[in-house]
This record gives sequence, structure tokens and C-alpha cells, in this order.
Amino acid sequence: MTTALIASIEALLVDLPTIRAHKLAMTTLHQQTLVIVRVRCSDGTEGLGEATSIGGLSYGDQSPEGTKLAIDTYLTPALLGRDAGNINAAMAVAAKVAQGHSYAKSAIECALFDALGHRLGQPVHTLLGGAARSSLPVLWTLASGDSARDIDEARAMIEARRHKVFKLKIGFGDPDANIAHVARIKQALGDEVRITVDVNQAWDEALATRCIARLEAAGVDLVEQPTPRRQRAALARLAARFDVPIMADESVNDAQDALELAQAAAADVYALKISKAGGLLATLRAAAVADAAGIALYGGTMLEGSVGSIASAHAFAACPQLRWGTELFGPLLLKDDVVVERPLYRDFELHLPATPGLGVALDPDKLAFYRRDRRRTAVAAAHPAPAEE
Ligand SMILES: O=C(O)C[C@H]1C=CC(=O)O1
Ligand SMILES: [Mn+2]
Repeated sequence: MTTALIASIEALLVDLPTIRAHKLAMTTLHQQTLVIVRVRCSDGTEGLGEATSIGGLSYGDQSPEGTKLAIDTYLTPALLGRDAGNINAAMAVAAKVAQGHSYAKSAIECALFDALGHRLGQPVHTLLGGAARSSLPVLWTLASGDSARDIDEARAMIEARRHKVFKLKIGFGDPDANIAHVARIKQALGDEVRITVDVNQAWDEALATRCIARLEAAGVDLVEQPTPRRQRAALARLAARFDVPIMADESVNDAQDALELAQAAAADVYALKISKAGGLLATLRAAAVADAAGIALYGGTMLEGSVGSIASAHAFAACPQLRWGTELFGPLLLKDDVVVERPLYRDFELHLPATPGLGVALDPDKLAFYRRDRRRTAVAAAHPAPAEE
């Protein structure tokens, strides 16, 4: 096989509306901005990746616009002309020219895996060593803010065999009202239905101590990121104090964090995300640390569209252990997407494509419609600026 070189890297901002408002501690989402990354190689193969943040800069410290800038200005010039099939070498170059920017690196690495899969005729999970499972359990986040509406939504999801585990976002507003909301939902849905809560760092340790005791009494199954991400000692004290498992999300990005949190006994479960880790391989490295430390794993989401969610699914399928399943429901939260075929959700699980590469193809018409620069151009053409005197 001749060496395929990286011929171009494109980063496209894509704005997609959500099916309903999605209420989190730090913001309420009405749309998601995806960064779709397309790598073209000298042998004609192409690969896709996605770097998506939640609510601009409100969730994490990397924005879609900043990610595009890092790719266009720093990562692409350093990677053009390099061996597209040597992903480790390409990522070493990326690490050298750019500190941080894990979302950008994740999307580029993913696109290289997708292209390599097309070149070799193999799905990405095979390139990662093989899928330990061909489908992944997927929970749904109830985030309308209204208990009765959430209960109806959950029942409809169970009836449709789409989700049977539900996550509630409870980091905004009055904690007592939020706990009462959780207890109402848990009671209505019964013992068979697992309920998890995500506080998104909103509580201090004293408030978390008071609230988690009540969540535990209400039968909640998992508490995610109750306290600020850098306060690892507080997380460790909560994990030691309560029986209900404590999950780190914002506190854990990569293998280094996974090791440091394990040394501090800070969490029982890690929510891994490919973009936080900086790629599929980096996710597997973090997973290996968790496995060595006896920490359970959960496949997290940045509420990506189909490309990023399927990319995540390939990585999570390759994890030996995934005790808490996943939350890869991002595509279901979007009204539309930029791919030809959206992921398959059936019998409470996301089914992994078995075709070469990621198994996801862009729909050129949808991409043309939703890409931010195209719409700006169209608007500018419709309303041309007045000619200068
Ligand atoms: O986990 C987060 O913090 C963010 C995201 C994941 C699911 C969801 O509803 O929001
Ligand atoms: Mn979370």
C-alpha cells in the first residue's frame, strides 16, 4: 500500500436547532454548534471528525470558533503532507504545535481514523482493537424543567423502547425544589427505572452533602459532578461519605486526570468523552487507567451530532468495561443533522455501524444549508452593503 498523505483539513461551523430547550446548570440550549472536520488524503480517501462544545464557552473552556481557529491556523499547516495513516505520528505533531485544544485534536484524529478505515475497508472500532460490544445502552436526559412533562417524556421513551435510564439536570435554581422534582420522577417511574442526576459543578461541598443524602434517600442511582471540577478533595470526601456512586465529568479529561483522581479516591465512576480526552486513543488510555484503578466507566457526550456520537461509540465499544453505559443521545436532541443517515437507536441501545471507517457520510445539501459561513454569504448577497462613496 502506498503512503497516503494529508492533502487538506477543513473545519466547518454548523449550527443545528434542538428539538426542545435543553436546560443545564450553566445555560439553556436551543441549538448546538458542531465543528465538522473533513480530512482529504492524497489517495482520494476522506475522513470526518467532530468537535462540539456545549453552549459555546459556558460548559468548558474550548469554543467552536476557537477550535476552528486552532485547526485552520496551527494544526493544519503542521499536518499537511504528513502520512495520513500514521495517526500516532500525526498526533505527536499536533501535541507539539498546540497546547490544549483537545476538541480540535480529537476531531482531527477521528477524521484520520475514518480515512484509514476507508483505505483498509475496516470499521474504526476494528482499528481500535475490536468492539467488545456491538451496541451501547443510551440514557436520555429529561431537562424540560417540569416534573409532569418529564414523567410523560420518560414513559413515552420506555414505551418506544428507546431509553430506560434517565438523567436529570439539577444544578440550576433552588436545590430543594430540584430534589423534590427528582423524587417525584423516581417515584412515578418506579424501582425498575434507573435515575441519575447531573449537578454540573453547581454546589459547594456543604450543600452537596445535604442534598446528596436526600437524593440517596429518594433512590437516585448515580450523582454526577456535584462540586466544582478542580475541587478534587471535596469530590473525594463526598465519594467516601455516600453509598450512591459519585461520577466525575468536568473533573476528568484524560489519562492524567484519571490517574490523579484515582490517587485521590475522588470518584467511583468516570464520564469519558473523546473531545475532553483529545481523541479516541486518548479515551482508551484514560479507560485503561480507570480499569487499573477499579473505577467504573460511562460513555459521556458533548451533545455531539451524528459524526461525533458515532465516533464516541466506536471508542466506547472498544473499552473492555463500560459499566454505566452511555449518554450518546446527542443526535436525538437535534432537529436535523448534516449526515445522510442518522445513527440507529433500537431496543434502548445505539447500534454501531459495521461499515468501513466511522460508517457516517455527510449530506452535502444539509451541510450547505446549515454551515454558518454559507448562510452568512447568502444573507450578505441578499442584503449587500451600500457601496462606498
Ligand atoms: O454531561 C453533561 O454535563 C453535558 C451533557 C450530557 C448530557 C446532557 O444532557 O448534557
Ligand atoms: Mn455531566
